[in-house]
Amino acid sequence: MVSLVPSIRAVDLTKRFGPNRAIDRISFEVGAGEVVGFLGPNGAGKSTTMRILTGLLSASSGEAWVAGRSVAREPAAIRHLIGFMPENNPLPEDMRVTEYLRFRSRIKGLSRKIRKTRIDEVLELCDLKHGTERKLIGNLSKGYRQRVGIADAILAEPPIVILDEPTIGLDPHQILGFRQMIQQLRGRMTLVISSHILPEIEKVCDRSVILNRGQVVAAGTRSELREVFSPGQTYELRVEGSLSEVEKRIKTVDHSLVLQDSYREPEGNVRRITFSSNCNTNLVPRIIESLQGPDLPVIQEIRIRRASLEDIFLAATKRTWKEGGDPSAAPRDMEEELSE
Ligand SMILES: Nc1ncnc2c1ncn2[C@@H]1O[C@H](COP(=O)(O)OP(=O)(O)OP(=O)(O)O)[C@@H](O)[C@H]1O
Repeated sequence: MVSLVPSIRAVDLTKRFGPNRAIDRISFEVGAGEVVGFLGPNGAGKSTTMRILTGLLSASSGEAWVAGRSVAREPAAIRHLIGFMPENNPLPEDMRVTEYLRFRSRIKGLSRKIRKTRIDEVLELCDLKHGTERKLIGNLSKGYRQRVGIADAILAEPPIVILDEPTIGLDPHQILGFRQMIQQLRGRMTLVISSHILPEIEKVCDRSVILNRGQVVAAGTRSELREVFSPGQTYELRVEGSLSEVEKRIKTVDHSLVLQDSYREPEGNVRRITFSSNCNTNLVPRIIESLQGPDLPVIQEIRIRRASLEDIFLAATKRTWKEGGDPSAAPRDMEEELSE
């Protein structure tokens, strides 16, 4: 049965470090069983929020509840409800994988009776069997170390698991493995995952919460976020012929169609052209019709491109910097990206 109590509820959480606010009155909820992406540029406040939720850091004001229990008032209960993998999770290099998990299971208070079964289960789930379980952690690749960190986080079968940057430094094969592992965990627990690798979050998460400069700037499913941050449609065409002619004909379809991008493919005489429109109607048939006739550019391909989580992320974070009116506070790398 799905619990009606949210797994996580944060209301007006604020954390001050001296005069600076790492997070400023942030509020959000994560429903039971959801897989939620926690996103934001560097310094947005993701780790600070995660550390408050897990009881490692106290909030300056505001309150958080985990499965209905107050994080500030019931810290002991929270420890049993949440499994946490921090960013740059430090692991003992000189311990073997199983040895480490045995040690962690004792600290987490798992009874002697279930320890072995549970360790076997997490080794299986995190693909740490077939010899890896006997290796020294110091000899494991980054991807396998991340798996050990996740195995530790889920070891005591907590109903909620928070993973801070679990895909950082992983190669594409390891990222694929991570995605498969999350699919295995789906349905067994609530998962909150922070990451900079937005296509990954897009593939594994039901919803996203986007933070920027310590505030929640967006929260919802991809289609909900798309409605707010990327309304209308984007059309991608592959066309043989003159760009100005394509633009001229397309303008007759709908005045809101605006040229976004155009480049010639390296081989052949085909140009890729992107138009956006704030009109929600599907204009594909009319665009095709407008380019029918002798001596007109020939459409090789046309498709509607849905805004990706990355498009939404950029729109959501860019918007707040504009509204905030203090671009100097934006992290340098994002500032450069956005000024392009
Ligand atoms: N212990 C601390 N003392 C002082 N300032 C801190 C401390 N921890 C975090 N901050 C500041 O709070 C802000 C938010 O940091 P936080 O690590 O939560 O962001 P983040 O979104 O997790 O960033 P990243 O993606 O780079 O890990 C930053 O400006 C950071 O410098």
